[in-house]
Amino acid sequence: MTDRVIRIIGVPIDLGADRRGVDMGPSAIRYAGLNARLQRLGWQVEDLGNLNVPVPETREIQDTHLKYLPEIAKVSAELTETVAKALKDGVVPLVLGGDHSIGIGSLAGIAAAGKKRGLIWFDTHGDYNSPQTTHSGNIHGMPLAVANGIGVRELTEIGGPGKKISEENTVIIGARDFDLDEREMLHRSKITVFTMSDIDQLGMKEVVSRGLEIAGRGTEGIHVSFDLDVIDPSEAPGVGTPVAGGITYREAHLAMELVAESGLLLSLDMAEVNPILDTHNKTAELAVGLICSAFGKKIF
Ligand SMILES: NC(=[NH2+])NCCC[C@H](N)C(=O)O
Ligand SMILES: [Mn+2]
Ligand SMILES: [Mn+2]
Repeated sequence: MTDRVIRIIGVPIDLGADRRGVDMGPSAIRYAGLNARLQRLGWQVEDLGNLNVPVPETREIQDTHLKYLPEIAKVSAELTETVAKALKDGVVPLVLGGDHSIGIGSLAGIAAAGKKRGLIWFDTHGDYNSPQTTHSGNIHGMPLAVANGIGVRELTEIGGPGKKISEENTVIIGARDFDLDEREMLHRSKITVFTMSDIDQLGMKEVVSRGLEIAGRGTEGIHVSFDLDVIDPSEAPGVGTPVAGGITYREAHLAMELVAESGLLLSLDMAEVNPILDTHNKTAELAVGLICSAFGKKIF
């Protein structure tokens, strides 16, 4: 595995969320020892540093249904190019958020590189809102919908027209909090949703195995987009939108270990770490642990 390269792309953005602070996520994750720990696993690490992201203090909200749209569109376009280039260079992009609007650029970049890959979206939320269904106007509640062609063209056409995901190969795991119309739209889509209730009933192993089968079917591999708020707030307090009843520490690791074992993982996002709300960088540490599990770390 020594010849394999992970390219780290930091996206210090919090324009997509109401709570400030996730812009410090990339720092907190690096501070938790990301690069050295990946190297110890035998990976070569290329850290590109962070993309340039404006801070909200220098901007004004123009549309309350799509807060900071021009700024997020610009960052997403840059991320799209950066991810597409990484894939063309044959390295593995690891995108550090930042709020989950980073999913827009990651998925557009994958599509722009001409890759047909499945997607597993670990999240409490569906992130499947449109400007019409959103209650918050926060774009981090929309990236999966955008990738599926729903929303304004400023976002859906980043990296080219058309859908950036194949619905049949898209799976959400760990969901427990939808907005009403968002839930309706997801029901009407061909996206597979495994809720917390499914995890309770089937167990994480079965859910992830089924998820990998669905996401991997007929594709070159999968992208995993991991929102730390999928984990129970007792283990991951440093997230912007915590919701009770999440997956456990071990369930999260098991999921990543199964992803690694499948050999399907081609790119990864780690989103929504909020150091301001964290205790002693616990959530960022967990994020690094999960990244390592996803990239092959075994207990024994
Ligand atoms: N990536 C996230 N944490 N998204 C939270 C979204 C919450 C809510 N559904 C909204 O649209 O605002
Ligand atoms: Mn999310
Ligand atoms: Mn979430």
